[in-house]
Order: sequence, then structure tokens, then C-alpha cells
Amino acid sequence: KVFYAPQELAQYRYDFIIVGAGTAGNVLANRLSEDPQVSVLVVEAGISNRDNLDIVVPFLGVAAPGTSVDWNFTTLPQEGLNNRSIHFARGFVLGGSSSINLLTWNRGSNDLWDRWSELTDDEEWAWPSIEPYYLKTSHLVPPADDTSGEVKPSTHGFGPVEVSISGFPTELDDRVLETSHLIGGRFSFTKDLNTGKTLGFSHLQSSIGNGTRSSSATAYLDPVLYRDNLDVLVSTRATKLITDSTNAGIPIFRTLEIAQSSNGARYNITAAKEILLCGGVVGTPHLLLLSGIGPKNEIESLGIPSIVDLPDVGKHLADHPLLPNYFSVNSSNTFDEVLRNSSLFNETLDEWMASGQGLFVDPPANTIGFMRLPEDSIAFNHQPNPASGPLSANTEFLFVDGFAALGALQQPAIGNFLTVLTALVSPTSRGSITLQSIDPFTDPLIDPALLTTEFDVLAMVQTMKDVEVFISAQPWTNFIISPFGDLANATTDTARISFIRNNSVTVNHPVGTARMSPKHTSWGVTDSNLLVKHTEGLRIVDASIFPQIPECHPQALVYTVAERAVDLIKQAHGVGITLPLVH
Ligand SMILES: Cc1cc2nc3c(=O)[nH]c(=O)nc-3n(C[C@H](O)[C@H](O)[C@H](O)COP(=O)(O)OP(=O)(O)OC[C@H]3O[C@@H](n4cnc5c(N)ncnc54)[C@H](O)[C@@H]3O)c2cc1C
Repeated sequence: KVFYAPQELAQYRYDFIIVGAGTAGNVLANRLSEDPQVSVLVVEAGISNRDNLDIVVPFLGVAAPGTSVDWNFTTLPQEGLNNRSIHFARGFVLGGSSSINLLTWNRGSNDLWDRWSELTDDEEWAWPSIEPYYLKTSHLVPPADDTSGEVKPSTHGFGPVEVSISGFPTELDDRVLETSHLIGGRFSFTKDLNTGKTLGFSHLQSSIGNGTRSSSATAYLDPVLYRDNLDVLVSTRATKLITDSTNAGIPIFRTLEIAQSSNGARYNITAAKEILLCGGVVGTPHLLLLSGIGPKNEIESLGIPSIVDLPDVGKHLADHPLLPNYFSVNSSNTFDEVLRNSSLFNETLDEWMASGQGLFVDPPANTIGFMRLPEDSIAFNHQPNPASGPLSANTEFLFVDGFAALGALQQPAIGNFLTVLTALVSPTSRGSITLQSIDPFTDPLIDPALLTTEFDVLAMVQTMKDVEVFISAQPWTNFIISPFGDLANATTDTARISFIRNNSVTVNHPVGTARMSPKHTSWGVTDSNLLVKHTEGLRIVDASIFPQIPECHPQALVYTVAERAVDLIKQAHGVGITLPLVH
């Protein structure tokens, strides 16, 4: 059942309390409530995901950030972006960021997971142990147009999230894939990026089924909302973790304070077993800091009593910088006109509604590429390759058949465009989340510190050069007219760096603000079983625990972490039943 205010709840004691009905939170809600003997409450700050076309229609997903389903955070001025502050989207809605993201589905290379295992000193995070959990998250479905595409079905799973390749071909798809075949080498074609090697140019796979977004809300939460032992409370924020006892000197946190507004009434809810923190990369460290768990000096400087001194809370924020490279093109088939012309837009939406077909069944990109930097890149002069291993990328390319207004520029009033979005997926810059107020309804300070290392800037320069090589190949002849805007002048490295700093934003892939580490180290926030160090009753399950930023889009990894957490929690508390998976 879904409740809209704390006073509607029939009880204030549950076995498990989940903070955040986001990507990871809903996996836990589904799996833990399989056992009818176990009671589960999910507390979600955001709103319902119902009746919102920006969420449901894949193409319109880009319109969801900035609306009421987004926390609408803004970063601190970013030195690496010429002191621009940028929008920092996070889902404020059932499904969390899986309800507003751009749907790309990557499970990460095998060596990424093996690296996690090294960093946590726990073999259970290595790929062979993780694979069964990944298979539980998702299954492959045919695309909207029912074509059989280039994927390897045997490497995909049998879980609730639907995954498909694009269902509406664009004029770019063949060009991208032909170019990758033609150039080869670092630009090679890869049939399926979800087979353990996330390198190469390929068809984009997305969390879409029947031309509709598949999120943790639709795949994991909705099918089990009927369960009597599962309550979901929306529009309510977790404001503080409360400790009222200790075990051998370790503070026990099993009471959660919640509220609906800064001045509103506070309610305390108790968990008989655990409080599971799934508030995401901003929400989780924010709540820990408000509760006196984090860097002692920082917490005390705001007058909050320090209860557990954990210096890493809110630190090591890592994110992927994104740069739109625009080109004017000789075509009238790009989506630019659909965005400018409201009757064309409505016709396209009507087509989606009536038949589940057309442009709107896909996100704005159908093809994607992941590359390593050249071995002799000057980016490696002072920095060894930070990627997890040889199967993991440094940079990424997404090909958009129109003007993707994700960066600093708005869509021009006339013209047709190609956007090549480039990103750095192995960044070395690290930022932070810190408190600016003891009021839980005041946003924390968000500083992803994008492009603050030499490596990151040089790697982004290489992405621009790689785009230049790619679009100079034969398949683009007579299609590309010229670079658009300031890109036209970015012909030297100095000019490229200036272009990068003026135009980069984020891909919205932040991780690592409560990173896990081996149990007995002084660094890290959780141990490798995701338990918050030096506490009892608290576990974190979301993107904040990632010990290293993945060299790919992270949502599938969040689902996978959550599926593994389910087993850890069930084992720790003797919770039973693993039901057949819902398709
Ligand atoms: C615009 C955008 C585009 C993206 N594109 C992609 C993509 O194409 N592919 C991909 O793989 N990844 C993408 N991502 C990233 C991916 O979606 C996230 O990494 C992932 O969903 C994070 O999952 P999570 O469980 O850690 O957090 P979330 O899914 O964000 O869940 C956290 C939940 O906790 C709630 N919450 C927070 N604080 C509190 C509190 N105090 N009390 C109660 N509730 C609270 C939030 O409202 C939210 O519902 C994108 C993200 C965004 C925002």
C-alpha cells in the first residue's frame, strides 16, 4: 500500500525500514517482503511516478530532470568548468533516478567487478560471484519494432527489469556501425557490450520494454504493492538516524526520524532488524551527516554531536563529465523539427500512444561507443591508466540524431544537427557532499569537482580528437556540413580545453560518497557486507557505496548490488523465501 503521510501508517515498528524507494530501495522492498513474516516500510521523500509521460515515454526522459520528479540540486561553482554551477539531477519520485534517467543499460566489464573485489578484499564482489546477481536483475525483450538486433541473448538474465535495443532506426545507426567497421582498432565494433568487455561501438541497450521505461518502480515495486507486509510512505523525508543504546560500546541505530517539512511534525519509526539506507549518492551521506555519522570536525562545526567519526562520509564523489559536440547536418530527418513544431510533436506522441511505435520508443541515442585512450596518450604522462583493467574504457560516445540540449546551449531555432556526446568514464577528479545546515530540508553542498585533474582534461581533449577522426570517415560524407558554434574554432588543444571547460556538464553518474572498504581499514564507510562501520543496525545499499566509479552507465550495477545485498540481509536475519522472479 502507498501512504501519503506518516499519521496514515497503522504501525510505527517494522522489521526493515528502507530509506528511499529508488533504484536499489525497491529491489530490497520486493525481495525482503517475499517472506510474509517480515514487515517492510519504505520511506520516500519524492512523489508518485504515476501519470507522468516524461517518465514513461523513453524519448521524453530527457525532459524529466528539472521538473517536480527531480531533487533539482545545483552544484557549487566548478573550477574545472570555468566556475559554472551546473544542474545535478537525482530522482525525487518512486523509482528514484531509475525513473528519470536516460535508460542506458550496461552491466560493466568483468574486470570492473574484479577491481571492486580487490578494493574490498572480498572475493564475493568479483565477477564470478556477482554474475548470478546480475542475471536476477533483468531480461532481454524484443525492441518496439520487433527487429532482431545485434545482442548475445545468452549473456542476459531473467529478472524483472526489461532491456532492449532501439526500436526506431535513425539515419545515424548504420553510419556509426559502418564507421566502426571501417576504422577498426580503438574504434572497433562490438556485438554486445554486456558480455564482460565494455569496449567498442555497438547498439545501445536500454531499460525499455514495449517502448516504455522499465524502472525499479515498474519492475520491482508495482508488482508487489498488494502485499500486506509492505508499506510505502511517499512525500516523507528521513531526517535523522537515532541511537538510543549501544552494544559493547557500538551505537545501535534502529530508530528513524521522519518528517514532511522543515517545520512539520517529527515521527519516530523503529526497525526490529535493520535500517537500510538507499537514499543515493546525495541522500545517504546527507542523512548520515545530519545524524552525527561522518567527519567529526565537519559535523561538530555545525553544532551536531559527533556519534561516529567516519571521515569518508560524503567524500570521494566521482562523476562522469559530458561534452556535447554539435554538427550541422545535411538532412531533414533529424528530430529537431519534432521538438520545434508542436503539431508534429503531438502526432509523434499520438503514434506512441496508439501503437507503441515511432521516434518516442527510444531515448535520443541508438548507438554508443566505449574506447580506451591511445597507449601513448600524454594523459598517461603523470597518471597510470585509472580504468579498472584492459576490458574497461576511458571514454564514451553517444550519437544523437538531433540537437541534444544537455549542455550549456539551447536548441537553435533553425537547422538540423548531429550531437556526438562524449564522456570521460574513468575520471580521477574527486569531490564531496558536505552539510551547509542542520535543517534536513536544506540541500547539502554538492561539489563533483569535475575536470579538476590534468588527466581528466587531457582525456576529454582526446574524445574531441576521436570524434574528429570518426566523423571524417566515408559514411559521413555529404551528411555533415560543419561543426556548430564554438566547436568550429576548437582546432588547437588550448582551444579544445577552453571549449571543454565552457560546455561540459555531467552525465549524472555520481557514485562513491559512502564507499565500501575492507572491514578493518580506517578508510571507507561500509564494510564489504555494506554494514556502516562502527555502528549496529545500519546498512547502505545504493550507488554511494561504489568503491570506484564504473567505466559505464551505473544503473545496472546499482540493481546488481541491491540483489547481492538481499542475500546478505536474508542470511544475516534468517529471512526466508526467494520467490520465482517476476517477468
Ligand atoms: C538524469 C539522469 C540520467 C541518467 N542516465 C543514466 C543512464 O542512461 N544509464 C544508467 O545506467 N544510469 C543513468 N543514470 C544514473 C542512475 O540512474 C543512478 O546511478 C542510479 O539510478 C542510482 O540509484 P540509487 O539507488 O543509488 O539512487 P536513486 O535511484 O536516486 O534513489 C534514491 C532515492 O532515495 C530518495 N531519498 C533520498 N534522500 C532521502 C531521504 N532523506 N528520505 C527519503 N527518501 C530519500 C530519493 O528521492 C530517491 O528516490 C542517470 C541519472 C540521472 C539522474
